[in-house]
Amino acid sequence: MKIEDLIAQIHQKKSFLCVGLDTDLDKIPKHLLKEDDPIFAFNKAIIDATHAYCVAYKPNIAFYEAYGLQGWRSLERTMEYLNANHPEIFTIADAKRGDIGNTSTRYAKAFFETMDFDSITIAPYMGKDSVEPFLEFEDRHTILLALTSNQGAFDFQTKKVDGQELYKEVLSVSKMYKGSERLMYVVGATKATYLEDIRKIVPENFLLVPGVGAQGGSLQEVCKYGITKDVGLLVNSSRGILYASNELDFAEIAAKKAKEIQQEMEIELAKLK
Ligand SMILES: O=c1ccn([C@@H]2O[C@H](COP(=O)(O)O)[C@@H](O)[C@H]2O)c(=O)[nH]1
Repeated sequence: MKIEDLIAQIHQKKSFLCVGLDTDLDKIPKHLLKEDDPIFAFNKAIIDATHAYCVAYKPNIAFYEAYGLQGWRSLERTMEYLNANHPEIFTIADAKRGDIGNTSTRYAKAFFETMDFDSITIAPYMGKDSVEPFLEFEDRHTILLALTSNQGAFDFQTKKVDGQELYKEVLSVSKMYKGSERLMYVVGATKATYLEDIRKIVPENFLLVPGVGAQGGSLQEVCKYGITKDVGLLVNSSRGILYASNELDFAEIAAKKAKEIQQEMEIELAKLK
């Protein structure tokens, strides 16, 4: 997908919400467990109920890998369903990959070609030759972990290297990579105030911002420090939407939660005018 198409969709839906498809058989409503493919049945119901309020879906690959072959099949069916019925919606494989060059190329083929995702999350630790193979793919996007939402982010990411915090090094060095116009970055909503400095280094790149909802981050704070003239934000919520109810009404309640966030986003978008 081209960035212009993502931006157009954001303005059309008045939303920059990404719904995280972190589908857990221990948490989905019990009545779905009798379906042939409960993970797909749950995802389809969530997509049908929420697609009007969001511009992106982010399956976290761990939730599918955990169920082996059946989990991969459910992920494939989810992607086929999304790309057939909602091709305008941006898809993110939250896979956190990255390896030596030839291996990264296989990861890129797996997620961009075989699974047809628009984007993938990548850990930057192995550096340039582990990231550039992903950047070769036209109209696909590579989302580098910069400053993550968890407490462990302070173990390494905020430590100084050559006089600058490591997450800032990730931002400024990766800007030089070939194909860097296809880079986005992960910044946790729990670290919203850091966005002011982050925007000085990457004033325009899209940021994937997980951590509102279950992790307690504030959408308003994220917008205060991180929004750009082209919005530049995809704010993710997974558990706060998926598991707001685990009764028969789960999809309806998920839609209600997604709509509440969309309405808060509409207020933030109106401030850009
Ligand atoms: O820094 C990061 C990077 C990724 N994540 C992922 O986003 C979702 C958040 O789920 P919630 O249920 O809304 O908390 C999940 O898939 C994480 O693995 C993150 O939280 N922080």
